[in-house]
Amino acid sequence: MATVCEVIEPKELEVKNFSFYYAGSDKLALKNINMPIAKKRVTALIGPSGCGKSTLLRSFNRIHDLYPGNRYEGEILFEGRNILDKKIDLIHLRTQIGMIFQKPTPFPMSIFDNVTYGLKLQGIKNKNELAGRVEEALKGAALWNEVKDRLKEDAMALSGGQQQRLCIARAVAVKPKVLLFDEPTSALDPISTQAIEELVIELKEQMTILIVTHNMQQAARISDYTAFMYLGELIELGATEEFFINPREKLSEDYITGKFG
Ligand SMILES: Nc1ncnc2c1ncn2[C@@H]1O[C@H](COP(=O)(O)OP(=O)(O)OP(=O)(O)O)[C@@H](O)[C@H]1O
Repeated sequence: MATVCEVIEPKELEVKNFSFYYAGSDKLALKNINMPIAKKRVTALIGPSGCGKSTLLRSFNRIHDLYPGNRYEGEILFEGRNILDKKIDLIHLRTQIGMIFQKPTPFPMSIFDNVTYGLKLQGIKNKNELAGRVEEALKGAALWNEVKDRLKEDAMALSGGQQQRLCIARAVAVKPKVLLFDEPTSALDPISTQAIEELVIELKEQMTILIVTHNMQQAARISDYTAFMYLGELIELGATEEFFINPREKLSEDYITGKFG
């Protein structure tokens, strides 16, 4: 049984008895996860390679459904509904629960068109409205000052750190309730990393954030809650300061003190 702390109410998401198998594998990638996610807080998922962090993160916006044969059971509650329900509208779900990947994934089009991409899918066509939303999103992603005079330029010409902030702007533009970050700084230099970390802390005023990170210092710097996973299980969820100073589980302690990696 995992040690799971109380989280500040209200909860944004609640994982209940969630287990996951990849297609063609009879090995459980996630084993009966039970975990609350506090609203408008940052929750970091940490643990050694292959422990299931990304698998869990990707479950929150049903990316696994893009690949046939993946199987899962249990519930993930969001706004009173189980998002694992087959009847859930996945396009709507993915605008409410957005995702930022390890490598920046701008589309091969202009900066402006990258940010308006999701807005146009939502049916917003008015030019003034689009321009206003682009400015708002780029400001929200701390990129506006760097790109405001070159919105028509190709997004691929931006630096890696700028591309990652553009992807955050694209996700933020549709006003999601939750943002999922899968090791968003592992391909970035220290200055870009710091910019993204500061951004995550600012974004939590408006949305709930889950972040997978290999970097324990990063989890300690930016998260309110830390979830430690091992071999597909949640071992401990704790308030971050408490977790790093006084972990309740021996496995957590061994991991954060570097006894295994
Ligand atoms: N597409 C896949 N098909 C089959 N098994 C997979 C697939 N992706 C991941 N796995 C397995 O599921 C388990 C969990 O992997 P996952 O990528 O979620 O771990 P992780 O903690 O995010 O690792 P890392 O830190 O290395 O990214 C591992 O045993 C992995 O080998």
